[in-house]
Amino acid sequence: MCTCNPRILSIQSHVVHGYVGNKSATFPLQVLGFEVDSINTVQFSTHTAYKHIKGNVLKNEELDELIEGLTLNDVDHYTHFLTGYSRSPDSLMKIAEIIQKLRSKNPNLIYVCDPVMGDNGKMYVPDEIMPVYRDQVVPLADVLTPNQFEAEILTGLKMNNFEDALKIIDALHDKGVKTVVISSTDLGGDKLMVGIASNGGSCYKIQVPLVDTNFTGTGDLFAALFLAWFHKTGSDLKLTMEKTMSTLQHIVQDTYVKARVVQPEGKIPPKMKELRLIQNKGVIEDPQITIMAEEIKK
Ligand SMILES: Nc1ncnc2c1ncn2[C@@H]1O[C@H](COP(=O)(O)OP(=O)(O)O)[C@@H](O)[C@H]1O
Ligand SMILES: Cc1ncc(COP(=O)(O)O)c(CN)c1O
Repeated sequence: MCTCNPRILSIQSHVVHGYVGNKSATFPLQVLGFEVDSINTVQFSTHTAYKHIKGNVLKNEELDELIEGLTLNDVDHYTHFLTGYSRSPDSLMKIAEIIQKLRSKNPNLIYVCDPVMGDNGKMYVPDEIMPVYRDQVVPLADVLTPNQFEAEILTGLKMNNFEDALKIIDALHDKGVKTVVISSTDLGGDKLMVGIASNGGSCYKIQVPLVDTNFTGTGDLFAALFLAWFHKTGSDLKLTMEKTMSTLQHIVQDTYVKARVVQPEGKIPPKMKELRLIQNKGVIEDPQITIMAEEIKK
């Protein structure tokens, strides 16, 4: 039996200070009306762009134990499963097992996989993670939200233009993914960030002005918002991209402007650009669409 209200199991990182992983996803999902059960793959003091990273990684036996507790109490009925930052191939294989288990309880479970591995040509998890995503986890995903770098390494293809992007998207559909969403690409040059989403039938691109700094936690926020709006709009891909991107733009711009008040010039340190989620609760709840998605004709 499946619960009627949306209920998510989210397996991602936890940071004591700041907003990545579950810290970036849970609050927006709750604000949008979702019950969120969260398992933390790591507990770090901060995300990994800070100078000092302290904390620990959840062991496989501990993950098993938590899932066992949910099963024994018969509270492992979910409408959605969301995964992000995982550090070890073993834990990722466990995630593949968990999906099958959850699907045996709810065959209609929607699995949203953010294959967090790296960005801008650099891995920030061990290299051995990639083949496990490619061969075992991605084929189980209903929705996949890689960035450009992650989409490239999962398919072994390079994205130099929109034609390449469509080939990469098709290669990911061929692995069994119903909805492929590339959260960010550099196809818009140095002024625009471009997101692309495809459900196999229609494909949309959405372009947003590039804010002149790197944010962390935005990919996790993107996956959570996409999940929420895809559910709320009855899988309307265009509207989901517009709601997701409009929310993100508001939050990154507000975060940037506030950081620049404190530091008008030069590189902004990580602690000054933690995403301003709580301050933008109203925007998360009811985002005004400021950016439109355009259909890409194949
Ligand atoms: N520098 C930026 N300027 C404008 N938007 C950004 C910027 N960084 C992130 N975003 C927003 O966050 C979303 C997720 O992008 P990104 O953080 O690059 O994903 P990932 O973490 O998966 O690499 C983008 O679609 C965009 O809306
Ligand atoms: C602990 C942790 N969790 C998650 C992420 C992913 O962040 P993003 O949403 O920017 O991809 C990072 C980024 N390095 C991280 O350090």
